[in-house]
Amino acid sequence: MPIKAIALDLDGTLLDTIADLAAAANAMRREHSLPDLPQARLESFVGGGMGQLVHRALTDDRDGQAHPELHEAGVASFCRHYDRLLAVATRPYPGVLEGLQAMRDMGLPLAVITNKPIRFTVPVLQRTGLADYFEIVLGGDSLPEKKPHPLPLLTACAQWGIQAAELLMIGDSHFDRDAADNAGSPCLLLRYGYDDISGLACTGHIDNLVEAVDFVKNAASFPSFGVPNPS
Ligand SMILES: O=C(O)COP(=O)(O)O
Ligand SMILES: [Mg+2]
Repeated sequence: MPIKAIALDLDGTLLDTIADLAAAANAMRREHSLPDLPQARLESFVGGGMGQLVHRALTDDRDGQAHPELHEAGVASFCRHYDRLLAVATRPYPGVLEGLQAMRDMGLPLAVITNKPIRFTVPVLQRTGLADYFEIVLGGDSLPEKKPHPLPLLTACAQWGIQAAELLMIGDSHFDRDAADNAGSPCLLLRYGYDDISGLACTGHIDNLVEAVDFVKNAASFPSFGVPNPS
């Protein structure tokens, strides 16, 4: 099945956002008289959207649930800090600009499908120079459901009038793989992102976005999605 459009994840895929996310999360913790957490610890908390990040950052526990009032105050604090910090150290990963340009040169329409709230997604794309590449930008709160639910991918497919199997999802986490799986789309996972995806079956594991372009060119010869990647 040829690929007719591409959906890309944001944090850990297009942009290395962790330093600024960690700075905002630690600023929030300090307001609650909690000590800073190491960036690597906070990195393992990213992927499920801001609400989950705030729960995890406040409790220092991947499965932690902060008290609702504490969580509400934490979200307000995180937003205040991340609004001002979101483009301090955030940069596109190596290969992102080349990869996006090659995809555009192939005439493929591109979407950002992220669990990051849309209030951060649009400014961070603008301030890193990526905004103009994308026809569709869906944040974690743009629709009633976010990844791993298939709704964002299916919404992009409907807008473009294509089948889910013709949309390639590129991400860095099990949220991306599961959203693609639930939609019926192929999925490539980047090894450099924030989730440990080494054992996660997907259409293919890649080291940078330029490698994804080769996949698109050869898509017809790749095994169908759901077959564990042999590499
Ligand atoms: O905001 C998050 O937790 C993750 O965002 P992402 O979906 O772009 O990785
Ligand atoms: Mg991600």
